[in-house]
Amino acid sequence: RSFSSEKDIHKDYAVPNPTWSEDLRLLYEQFMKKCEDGSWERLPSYRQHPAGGCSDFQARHLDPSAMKELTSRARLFTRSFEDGLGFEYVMFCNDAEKRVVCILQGGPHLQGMPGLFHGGAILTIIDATAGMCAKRIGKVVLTANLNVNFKRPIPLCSVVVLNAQLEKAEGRKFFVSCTVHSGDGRTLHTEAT
Ligand SMILES: CCCCCCCC/C=C\CCCCCCCC(=O)SCCNC(=O)CCNC(=O)[C@H](O)C(C)(C)COP(=O)(O)OP(=O)(O)OC[C@H]1O[C@@H](n2cnc3c(N)ncnc32)[C@H](O)[C@@H]1OP(=O)(O)O
Repeated sequence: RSFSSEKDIHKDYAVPNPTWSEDLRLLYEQFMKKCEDGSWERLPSYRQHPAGGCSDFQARHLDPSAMKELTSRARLFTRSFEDGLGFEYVMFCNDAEKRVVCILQGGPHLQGMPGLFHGGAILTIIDATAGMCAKRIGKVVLTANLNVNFKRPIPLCSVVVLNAQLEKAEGRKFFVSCTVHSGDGRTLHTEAT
């Protein structure tokens, strides 16, 4: 099966699939409930950026001849795994509170130390969540600086909740904090700015 078929390009991956654990499903349902009054919104997620989404940006940073070939093969890092093996996640935003929440189940191909989530994979999803929080306000955003404290290891295949919060905006700079808690909220695994 061709991976980049039309169907895959338009598919929204931020919905339950059979690889989801009961814990992830329950969290998803909780947040979908919060979406009912319009205060929260589920953010759809695709493997490729919609065409033209950041064409100005690409034009500035990519060689035009390489661009077409590159962008047709390009895939969002966090959506480049088979179902259940990598990042299974959904983001929700609350624009009034300038917050983005990400519910995540980290699959077996994200292993670092045996049985644990890879630190770089944790950073990746923190970057994506905090980046999305900034992007709700800015248009095109890039990460200039990312600080992280790894407080407690994250067991592989467990479910965690990321909370990104815009702390302040200074001209074109956005300062975002982000925490990673266990699904039950009892353990603070990681905190970042
Ligand atoms: C990973 C998964 C992604 C999932 C995505 C989901 C898709 C959904 C779609 C969309 C969601 C968006 C989610 C995006 C999340 C991912 C973002 C990334 O990972 S981006 C890749 C890594 N980052 C770079 O490659 C930037 C490389 N750096 C640069 O390009 C430049 O340094 C840049 C643009 C950041 C700034 O450069 P200048 O030339 O525009 O401006 P100057 O004057 O240097 O800085 C402006 C201000 O910022 C401060 N600044 C610059 N660097 C700083 C730093 N390291 N720390 C603190 N402040 C810094 C400076 O002091 C200055 O402040 P003063 O205006 O004077 O107050």
